[in-house]
Amino acid sequence: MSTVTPPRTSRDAATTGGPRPGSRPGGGPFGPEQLLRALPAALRKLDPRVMVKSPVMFVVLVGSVVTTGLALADPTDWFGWAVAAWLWLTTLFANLAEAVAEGRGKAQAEALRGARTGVVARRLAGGREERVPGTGLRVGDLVVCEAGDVVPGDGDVVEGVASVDESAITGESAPVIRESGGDRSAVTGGTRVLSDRIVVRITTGPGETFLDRMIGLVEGAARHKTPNETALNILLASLTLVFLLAVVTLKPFAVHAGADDETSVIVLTALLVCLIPTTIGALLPAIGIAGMDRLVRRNVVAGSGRAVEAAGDVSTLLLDKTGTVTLGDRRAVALRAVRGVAGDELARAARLSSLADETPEGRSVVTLTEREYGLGSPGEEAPAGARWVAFSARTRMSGVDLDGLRVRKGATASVVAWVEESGGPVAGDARALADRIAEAGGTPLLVAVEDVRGRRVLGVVHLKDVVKEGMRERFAELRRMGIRTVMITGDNPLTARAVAEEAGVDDFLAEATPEEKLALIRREQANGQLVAMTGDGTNDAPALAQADVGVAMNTGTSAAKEAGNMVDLDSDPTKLIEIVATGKQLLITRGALTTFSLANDVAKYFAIIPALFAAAYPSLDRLNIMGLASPESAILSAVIFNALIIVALVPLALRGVRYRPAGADRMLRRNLGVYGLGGLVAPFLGIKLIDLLLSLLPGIG
Ligand SMILES: Nc1ncnc2c1ncn2[C@@H]1O[C@H](COP(=O)(O)OP(=O)(O)OP(=O)(O)O)[C@@H](O)[C@H]1O
Ligand SMILES: [K+]
Ligand SMILES: [Mg+2]
Repeated sequence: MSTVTPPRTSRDAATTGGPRPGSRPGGGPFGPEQLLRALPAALRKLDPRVMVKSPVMFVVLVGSVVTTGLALADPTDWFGWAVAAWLWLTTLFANLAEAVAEGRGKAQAEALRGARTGVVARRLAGGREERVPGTGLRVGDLVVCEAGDVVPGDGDVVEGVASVDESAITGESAPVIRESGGDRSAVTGGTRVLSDRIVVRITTGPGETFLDRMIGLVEGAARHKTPNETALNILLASLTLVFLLAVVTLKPFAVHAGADDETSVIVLTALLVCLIPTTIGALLPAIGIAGMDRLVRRNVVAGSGRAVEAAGDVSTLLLDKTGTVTLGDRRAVALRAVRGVAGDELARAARLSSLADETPEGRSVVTLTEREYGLGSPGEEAPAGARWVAFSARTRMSGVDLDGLRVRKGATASVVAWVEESGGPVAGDARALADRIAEAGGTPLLVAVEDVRGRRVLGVVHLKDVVKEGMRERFAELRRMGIRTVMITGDNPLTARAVAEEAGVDDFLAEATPEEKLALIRREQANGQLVAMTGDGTNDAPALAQADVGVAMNTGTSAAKEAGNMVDLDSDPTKLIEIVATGKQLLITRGALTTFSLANDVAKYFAIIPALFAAAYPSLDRLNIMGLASPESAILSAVIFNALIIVALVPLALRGVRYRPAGADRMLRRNLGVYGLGGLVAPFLGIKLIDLLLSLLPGIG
């Protein structure tokens, strides 16, 4: 592996954040209407079978039921009713937070559903076409799509080339090319064919299509707790248990202090709810959903929250070259014959080797020889008796054997090896021709033949590809985030170096087979790196599956999309910047709100304990540093604050804590300081304020 160190750009001020042009509109600002709209869903979530998934909030639900029961037993006691009411509100606010987060995907889900309904498929059966509903398609079915048709399901193009409007899924109106044979063969159900005719082999069953998965995702239905969330939930549940035991042991003291049985249970329940980490318990699901939602709005579909979290810690990004760093539209632009060989002879050989080569490269050779050398005629038939050698990423060659004539074209090293294996000569200027193409970032394909004179090289095909726009600045940004970028390619080292330099990646690996791509990821992982891989081709699939974060380009093959755990609808290899930022933001937000929640409970302790024991142990009044009006008012203020703080923090949970690429660690520490301290101070102020307001009410204070 050799190293390229591109000069750093001066545009260091660039930050990530706002959605990029072309990405989806957001869920809109958070406001009271959103709360109101989410209310029915929040009420439905009061179902104990749903609530039990969050142990902290389940305890609050039980507390609400118990205090309501006690209030019913003594209906004239306003205090019991007030506590019960606020405990119900606490539970409801928690559900509202989750429902609001989910609600933001609803409109988008509706739009996606619109793309799916009522599609009629033209299925090929026994050479004839029949019309069946799109939902009746099975894996392996062949369907025809012509200009104007909606693609009825996910699949691979097995015949033809077409331009496709994918805006229903990507929100991007520019049509894209889908063609058989190469790495741009995948089509998605719900998109529309704009021109020409393609035959598609269906690769996913009904109900499992990309569109179905996207709908499930934006609705939050496909959400599972991540391992991190589960770990945090266990921690929160343990804390809850500790506080539960502590509060239960307080009961005899409370009774001793003069409270009657019912009042003591109401007060102790209030104390328990205030002490357990309700803030984070209530906001945890919303934080996770909002993180996924932020990605969807940046046109990234993540299969799991786990992948999003992993993205927050990525340290190495591996990128496939063709179709990822470059546009992947690799076409033959010129032929260069070696000295002593006529241009026509090279053109005929190159053409013959490509007649059955279904890759875009192969087809482009056929087109070039027609256009520039006048070869081929309408109705031309492929020669009979030919044995075609299909291209593979492992051999890096393709060609044909025909009546004692053999033609091969492919990567320089492979074709040279093929010629030398028979002792044949490699023309002196062949390498120079190939190198000149490679140094300019093109891909040279050597063309060689074997006939009665043995094997020899005839010349070179120049394949041209274009590096996607804006790569350099974006890779520089990844570097600032502490992420090393490595381009891996099956192409030769010279081409790889030229493209790596142009794109501005840190490093590259050339002539990599799919096995070597996989091995490289394993090696990085063994060294403790968290690896992201971005790719589009079938030969990238193993690596995409092995990577901690595998981002498939939407333009890629279905194999790649299946293997990865994310799909970028914009096919932008630098989208990882946004993905990492979202992951980090998710982790930082969760950390900050957990800190806030735990710190937040300390002040409530100071509000309630003195109130609880004020009569029996006047010395405890020293703890009443807040000078709250009365024991009832103190307890109620704490409960009210505990409920309101959830609603107050919903916008932050949805939007996420601000994240800037530089110094994520420093930011985490800073946030812990801010949210820890804020968590300590806020309730002192908040509870005092609520207490003041309450004391204005007649009968309290
Ligand atoms: N149709 C073809 N016939 C013969 N040789 C080909 C053909 N297509 C590509 N090659 C050669 O095989 C090499 C490897 O191709 P492969 O598709 O595995 O990798 P790549 O697309 O160049 O790189 P990447 O892995 O970045 O996508 C190419 O660099 C080229 O030299
Ligand atoms: K609490
Ligand atoms: Mg590729």
